[in-house]
Amino acid sequence: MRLTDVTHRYGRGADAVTAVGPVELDVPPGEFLVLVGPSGCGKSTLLRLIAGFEQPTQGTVRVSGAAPRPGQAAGVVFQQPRLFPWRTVGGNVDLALRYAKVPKDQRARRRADLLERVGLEQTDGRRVWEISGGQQQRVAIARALAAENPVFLLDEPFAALDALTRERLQEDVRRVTAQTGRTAVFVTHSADEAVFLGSRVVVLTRRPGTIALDLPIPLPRGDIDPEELRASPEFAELRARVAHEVKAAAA
Ligand SMILES: Nc1ncnc2c1ncn2[C@@H]1O[C@H](COP(=O)(O)OP(=O)(O)OP(=O)(O)O)[C@@H](O)[C@H]1O
Repeated sequence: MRLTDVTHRYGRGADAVTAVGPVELDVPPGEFLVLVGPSGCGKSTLLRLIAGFEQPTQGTVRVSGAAPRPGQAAGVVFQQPRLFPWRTVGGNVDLALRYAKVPKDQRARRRADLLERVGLEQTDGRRVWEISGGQQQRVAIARALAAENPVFLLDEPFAALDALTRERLQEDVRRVTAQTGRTAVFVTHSADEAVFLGSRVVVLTRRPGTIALDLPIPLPRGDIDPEELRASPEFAELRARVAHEVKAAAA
């Protein structure tokens, strides 16, 4: 993923708002990039540019060497799960598989794999309103992974969840991305969440967002005890550094 001299403006003339930029970002395959910054600094705008939902006013965005096309470059998880309420849990995943043109004879197996991956194998036939908010967000994650596109984008997906569910889902996302090797970009306000999830954390300044800090997170990934990681002095040090930078960027 490569963003070259990217600026994005909403509106025109006197009403124009420069949301973000100029930003240069090179994200190698398999990286887990977390964007942190004050409210309104353009984090979601950057994500929408990478998803191809918006075109940059200036500069270029490339995903796997091409301009991103909505629905094809990336699977996206939003703050709200945005599921189809009249469908079952499995039915929501199935729709994503159909949209991704997965052949019919492979869909049942893929659907079972995806639900297992997010810990929902027992809820395939349940209606969306019968499961909790955390479980609904897990369905949204499974759905975003269904297409197997190269990039996984998450825009504050756990902001509306309680602290315990949030921690569990953070662990799931860390594990799932390590297993699939997918490149991820995750937006959050939380330094804690950023350091736990990211292999790299980028802190943005106030609007228009530019890069204030670009920090590699050299914590172990893969099969590690999340509690141990959260309790380690290295984690605490990185979290304090990011929190300090976010505060300075917001000032
Ligand atoms: N469609 C739009 N039209 C006009 N202005 C917009 C539009 N979308 C976003 N903006 C403005 O662009 C700026 C950046 O918005 P964006 O949602 O990208 O920020 P953010 O960092 O994700 O914010 P938050 O953390 O509060 O979600 C904000 O000032 C916002 O008001």
